[in-house]
Amino acid sequence: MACEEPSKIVNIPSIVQELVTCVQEPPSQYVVPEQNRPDMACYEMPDPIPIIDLSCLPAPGNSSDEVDKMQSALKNWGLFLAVGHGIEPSFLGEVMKVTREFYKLPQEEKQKYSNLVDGQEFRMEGYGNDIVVSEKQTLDWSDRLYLVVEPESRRIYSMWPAHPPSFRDILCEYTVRCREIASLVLRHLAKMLDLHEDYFVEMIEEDAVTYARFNYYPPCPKPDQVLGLKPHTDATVITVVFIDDNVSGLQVEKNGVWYKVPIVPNALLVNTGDAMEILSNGFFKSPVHRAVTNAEQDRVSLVMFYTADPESELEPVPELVDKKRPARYRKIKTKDYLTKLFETFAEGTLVIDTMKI
Ligand SMILES: O=C(O)CCC(=O)C(=O)O
Ligand SMILES: [Fe+2]
Repeated sequence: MACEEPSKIVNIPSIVQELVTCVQEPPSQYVVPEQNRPDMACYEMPDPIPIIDLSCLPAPGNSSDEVDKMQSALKNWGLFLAVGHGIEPSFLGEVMKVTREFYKLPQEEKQKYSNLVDGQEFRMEGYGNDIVVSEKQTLDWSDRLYLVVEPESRRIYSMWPAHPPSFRDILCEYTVRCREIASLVLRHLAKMLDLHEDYFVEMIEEDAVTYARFNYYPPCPKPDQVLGLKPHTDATVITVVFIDDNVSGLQVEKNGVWYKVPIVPNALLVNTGDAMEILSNGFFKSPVHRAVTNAEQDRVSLVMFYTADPESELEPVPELVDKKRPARYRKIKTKDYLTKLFETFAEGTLVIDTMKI
């Protein structure tokens, strides 16, 4: 998620949106080994579906049913669907619209924001695919646009699409609105751990980096053979995802079983990430999730990744470590963690597993 320096690539992946117009079958590089293929008849999430009404939460630190529900949703799934989050459905509709409009632009227009430098070296920001580090890597059936949105000083506006014309303003506004949600949830999480209310909020402020990722999953003629996004955890303190409100595709793993994340109109998905798992010394887990495709419809999502200051050290919060519960994770610099995650994501392994003591 944070290869700041361009890096050499093994080969240049195709834009899947283009590929799909000229192939009947996914090329072999996209075909997932048999044992890892998505089971199309995936399980529905059992009741209670983790839906939390943020407008019902009391001031952080106070107990209430909704706070209990949030804690148990995070314990059970590592995520929940947030409603009552304060973003008007009409604005969410606009966000979805500009995302789709961007992907409808001619390829030459989208390529203006390519994540390839001189067509050869890969950088994290921009439009394209993941870095290809190995010939053996299975590629994801998706395209994406990755942008740094916070801190404002790190925005590279030349990488922000000029079309549709409202794209930039809408992304700026969405960034502000999403931060309110992330901060509210983080205040509650801190209090659940008996920490100062702003403990985690402060970690995503100032030099901390927020990335926005616009994912685009074209339909796939053989959806049972590919993955839109391979199983992974997010490196983040917290993630807020706007999932397509028409087409499902996101799945979460629990005890070795994959469950479909349901579509709840106007809900935003909130999940804890690896940094939160490490900081909380394992109290909150970073859920393994993936995206599947389908043969009929394309799908989009917009993910806001809240990461700590790249120079900060990531380790279990000292207050959460004692003789009874010693540190369960090794210490690492945030930026080194992000670089590791980027590499392991390409390989299809989980970096969080390498941090456990
Ligand atoms: O497309 C989705 O629903 C999820 C995307 C995701 O997990 C990610 O971009 O990290
Ligand atoms: Fe993710």
